[in-house]
Amino acid sequence: MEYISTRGSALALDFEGVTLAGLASDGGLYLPREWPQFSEAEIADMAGLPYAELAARIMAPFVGDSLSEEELLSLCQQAYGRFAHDAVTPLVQLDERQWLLELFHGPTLAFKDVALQLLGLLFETFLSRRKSNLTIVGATSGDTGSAAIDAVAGREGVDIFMLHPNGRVSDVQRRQMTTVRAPNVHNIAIEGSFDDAQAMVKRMFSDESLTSRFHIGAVNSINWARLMAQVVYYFASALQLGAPHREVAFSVPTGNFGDVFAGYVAAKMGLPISQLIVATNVNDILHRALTDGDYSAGTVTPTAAPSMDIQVSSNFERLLFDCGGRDGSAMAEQMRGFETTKAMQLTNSQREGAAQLFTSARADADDMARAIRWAHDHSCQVIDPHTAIGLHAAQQADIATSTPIVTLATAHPAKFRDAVERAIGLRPDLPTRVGDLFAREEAYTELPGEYDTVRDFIAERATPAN
Ligand SMILES: Cc1ncc(COP(=O)(O)O)c(C=O)c1O
Ligand SMILES: N[C@@H](CCOP(=O)(O)O)C(=O)O
Repeated sequence: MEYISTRGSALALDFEGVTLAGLASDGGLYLPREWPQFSEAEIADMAGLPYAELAARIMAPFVGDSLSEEELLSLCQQAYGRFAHDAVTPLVQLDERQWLLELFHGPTLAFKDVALQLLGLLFETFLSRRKSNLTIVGATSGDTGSAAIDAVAGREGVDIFMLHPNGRVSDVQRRQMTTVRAPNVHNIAIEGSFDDAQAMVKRMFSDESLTSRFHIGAVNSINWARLMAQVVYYFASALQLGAPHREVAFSVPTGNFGDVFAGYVAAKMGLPISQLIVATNVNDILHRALTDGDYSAGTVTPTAAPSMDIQVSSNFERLLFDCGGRDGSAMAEQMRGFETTKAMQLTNSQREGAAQLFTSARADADDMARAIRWAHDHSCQVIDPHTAIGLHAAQQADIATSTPIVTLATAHPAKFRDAVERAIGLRPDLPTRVGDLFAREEAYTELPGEYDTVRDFIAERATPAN
């Protein structure tokens, strides 16, 4: 399998290459040159497989020759062996047609664990082959940070520098990052928003003062391997609901457009998905883009669903590239314009292509609280604010009544205890697997939102490539 950049001028790479590269050298994002496809019979044959086996089967075409079948299966078994539920991503029924796909049974209680537990192992495997060190730079609005840190803390050959927006993540989220004491883990709280942190991280991939000394790597969903692993739970849940013989719709709480893009990939591979509902909070750039083609980033408004407080959604570029005819130079020009003005208009082919599968909805604070209450009162489920935004969108959707709608439950409610308590008067307990989170000492460095300061901080502490 060969991977190409959305901006057309970076070298094509194999799976090992894209996993270690993160972002393409031309600033674009890597995608498979073509989508692997499963026939209806092949999909039917996957029903009932244990999660790790299903994962290995779905990911094999993307991995190509970079790992043997046995190596891939063994990594999947190790990664998913750490989940607290045998099904890894269990489905829960809410009513006749609404379902929740619980993605928070990993070590750090959010969907990020599903991909990052595997990515940590992939890094270890590929780096030991190359005898090289990797300097991971990441940006988090709360969940990627802890999942990535858990996946690489203490691992040989990897340093991780994780930027979070100071004061804009929940206490549980911050502590899950800052109480991990390992010499290769560096937490940085920057002044500004997640978007500011993400822009700095992307800039580091083309900063020669860093790239000439360090091998810079990514754990955000700009890294293709993240999305690949997220494709699997779309298959796992749809198979349980009757796929490939029945269509399924998904409602996805969305920020960086990674999780919902993984659904798009599943559809491209042959999974019968009738609709992907992009659910946003009031930071609604994606809802506006999908509704009237206006992709313009305003300032970020802090909300009770902080992980979705994002106005520049990296993976949207992957969709626009794929729907717009895969023209790398046109994409590069469109993105250059957006990077300068923070606004762009989708082309007709991008709009029409996206409209074939995507719809969208926006939830404000009242909508979110109402959905938390509905799930609790109607189905005895305690859901987190991000999941609630997805559920609100699912309840608004215009979809045939015979089609089940699966809302991705992206985080454990205990990560956002204050918001849940405000909605239903009940404070969810942290599961025992996160241990004595509030008794542990925190360590992090506060830095201004200035690129040079953050870059120099990293350069002084990172380990050179070899
Ligand atoms: C709990 C939660 N829900 C939803 C999202 C949005 O997912 P994505 O950025 O892949 O669109 C995030 C952040 O990524 C998250 O942490
Ligand atoms: N919501 C994320 C933001 C980063 O998204 P990613 O999926 O690109 O890593 C977070 O919680 O950190």
